[in-house]
Amino acid sequence: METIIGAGLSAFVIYAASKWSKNDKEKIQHTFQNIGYTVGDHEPKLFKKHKSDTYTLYSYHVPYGLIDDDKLNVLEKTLNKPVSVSFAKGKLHIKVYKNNLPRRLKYNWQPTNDWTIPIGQNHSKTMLHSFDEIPHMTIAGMTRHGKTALLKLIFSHLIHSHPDDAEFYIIDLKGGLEFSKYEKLKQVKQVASDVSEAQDTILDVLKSIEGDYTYFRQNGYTNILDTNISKRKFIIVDEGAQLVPPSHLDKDEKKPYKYCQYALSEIARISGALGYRLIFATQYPTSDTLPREIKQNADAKITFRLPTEVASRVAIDEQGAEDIEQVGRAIYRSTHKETLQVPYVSDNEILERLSDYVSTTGAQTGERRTNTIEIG
Ligand SMILES: Nc1ncnc2c1ncn2[C@@H]1O[C@H](COP(=O)(O)OP(=O)(O)OP(=O)(O)O)[C@@H](O)[C@H]1O
Repeated sequence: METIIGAGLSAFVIYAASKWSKNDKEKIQHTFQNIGYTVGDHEPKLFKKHKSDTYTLYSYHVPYGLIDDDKLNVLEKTLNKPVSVSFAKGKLHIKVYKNNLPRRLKYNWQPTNDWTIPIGQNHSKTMLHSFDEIPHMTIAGMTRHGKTALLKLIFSHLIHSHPDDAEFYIIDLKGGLEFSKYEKLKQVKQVASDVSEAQDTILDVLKSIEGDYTYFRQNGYTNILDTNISKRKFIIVDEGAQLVPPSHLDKDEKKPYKYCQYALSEIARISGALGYRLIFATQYPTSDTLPREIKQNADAKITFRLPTEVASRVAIDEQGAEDIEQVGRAIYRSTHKETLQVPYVSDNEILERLSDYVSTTGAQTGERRTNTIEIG
C-alpha cells in the first residue's frame, strides 16, 4: 500500500512540475507583463525562435510606443541564464545562452596586424576593440576587479603587435606602482607617478600634438587613417580620480590638478585624427572623476563591477555594472553592448615577453622637463 502511495506522489510531483514550471519563452512573456513592458493591453509578440549550438534567440514585434528598456535586464535573473537583449528597427531580440562565460581567460599573445586588441570573450567569440575605429576609451571599475590588468593587456598586446610603432605616455597615479616597472621599454616615452609629473607628461604630449598638427597641415592631411603614418601614440591614465583636487588644497595648489583634467579633455577632443589614443581609467566614475569631455569623446566605454546603478550609468550610460560579480568580467559599450570576460596577463609574463624591448637610453632615463603652466 505504502509503495502505491509513494509511486502516486512522485508521479504527481513530475506532473505538477511539468504543468507549473515554465519554459524560457513563457517566463519571458510573464516577465513582460510583470514589469509592465506593455502598452495598454498590448505586449510584445514572438514572431521567430531560432536555436543555435550556443543560444536560443527569441525575436518579438513590439507594440508602437515601446522602446529599448533597461528593465529587461531582469531577464538574466528571471531565467537564471546569461541573456543579451537588443532592440533594432522596432524589433526586440532576446538571446538566451546555454553556457556561462569562462571565469578566467588567459591572454594568448596572438598579435594583430591592425590597431585592435582582444578586449574579451563573449558567449560566442573573442571581441576585438579597434583603436583606429574608436580612438579613445574610458575604463571604470571597483578596486581589484581588473581595471589595471586590462590596461596592461592593452599595453602589452599593442607593444607585442607593433613594437616599432606603438608609443606610450603613462600617467600612473597609483604612485607609479603599476607601470614604473615598464619605464625602460623603448615604446614607453614617460611614466608619470604623481600630479606634478603628470602635468609635465601632458605638456610633452601637447608639444608632440602641436608638432604633428603642423606636419599634417603642411602635408594637407586631415586624418591619420588616410596617410601612411604607421605610428600611434597612447596616453594611459590610471587612476583618473586622483586628478580631482582634494578640497583642503588652496586655489594655487589645485591648479596642477585642474590643468591635467582640462588638458586631457582637450587631448580627447582634438588629437584622435592625429593618431593619439586616450585610455582613461577610474575607480569612482562621477562627473568630477570622469570629466564630461573625456566621456563624450570616448566612444568605447568599458566597466567592471561598480558599487551602484548610478555609477554604472555614469560609466556606460546604463545600469548593469552593479550586478557584475566575477573579477575580470566587464560590460563593453561602443556601437553596441557586450558582456565579456577580459583575458588576463600577469606582470611576470609581460616582463618576460617584452624583455627584448628594454632600452638603456633615451626618455626612459627619468629626466623630466620642468615646465611652468598657465590654466586657460
Ligand atoms: N581579467 C581578469 N581575469 C581574472 N583575474 C583578474 C583579471 N583582472 C584582474 N584579475 C585579478 O584581480 C586582481 C586585481 O586586478 P587589478 O590590479 O586589475 O585591479 P584594479 O581593478 O586595477 O584595482 P585597483 O584599482 O585597486 O588597483 C589581479 O591581481 C588579478 O589577480
